[in-house]
Amino acid sequence: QYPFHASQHQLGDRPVLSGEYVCEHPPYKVLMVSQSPLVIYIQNFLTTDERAHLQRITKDTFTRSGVTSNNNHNNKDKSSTTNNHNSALRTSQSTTLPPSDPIVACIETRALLFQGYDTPRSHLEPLQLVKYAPTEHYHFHTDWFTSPGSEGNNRVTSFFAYVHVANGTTGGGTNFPRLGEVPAEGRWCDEGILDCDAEWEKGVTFRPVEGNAVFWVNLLPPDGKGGRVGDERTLHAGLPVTGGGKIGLNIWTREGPVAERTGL
Ligand SMILES: O=C(O)CCC(=O)C(=O)O
Ligand SMILES: [Fe+2]
Repeated sequence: QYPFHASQHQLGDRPVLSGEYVCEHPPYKVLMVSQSPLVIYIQNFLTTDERAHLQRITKDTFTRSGVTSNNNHNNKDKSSTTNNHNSALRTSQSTTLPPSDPIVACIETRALLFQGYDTPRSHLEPLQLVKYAPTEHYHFHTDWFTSPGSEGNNRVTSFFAYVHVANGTTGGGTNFPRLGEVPAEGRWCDEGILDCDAEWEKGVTFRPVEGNAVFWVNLLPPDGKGGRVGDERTLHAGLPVTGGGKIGLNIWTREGPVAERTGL
């Protein structure tokens, strides 16, 4: 019933007084897809109430998605997430979630804990929702930058969670063309996690399933010489939605503090 128990539940005709929202993490299930690059599939990462809440607080706030200028050497950390090139590469609509919202903060905490105890909240970019109508897509890209604005400020990890998938949606999978075959792939297909239709045979395609998420590590392990470089094998795309619609959630963790959050 959480997180809306306060308003929904009545004790007799007396409203429940303790209206405080309590951040609880659902018992999600993890399945390893690939060890290298590390890719993990997470079932029930977002609860039904959380998904409804995210949609409610972002209603009418979506604007045309931006694309990071990946190869711009002057690309300051700040601009890398805030510049909004309109691009045929990414035809969706996006919006940023307020970190001050307690439910958003709870999802952030979950994403931080998933990665161990050493990732500070300041390394998270503000969470982003992305919405696709039919024909909309995000062409093949990596989430890491070829020239991050400052050393140590690349995107180490990504979560892409499915917040809403309209009934009868077709297309809209998340495709990783360079991932090898998943062991026991047939079972993943049967369980509705992977789309194994011939059309998207290349690599691995996750079907959009509400509440579930894909997590991966964007950067190669440290080489002892300082900076970490991007892993080309994490190339991926949001395939065109061909019917229905999808809303996804990006959670990006940087190597260092994020300007938008720290005001630096
Ligand atoms: O829509 C998808 O399935 C993937 C979106 C994505 O990769 C992104 O927003 O960076
Ligand atoms: Fe991406």
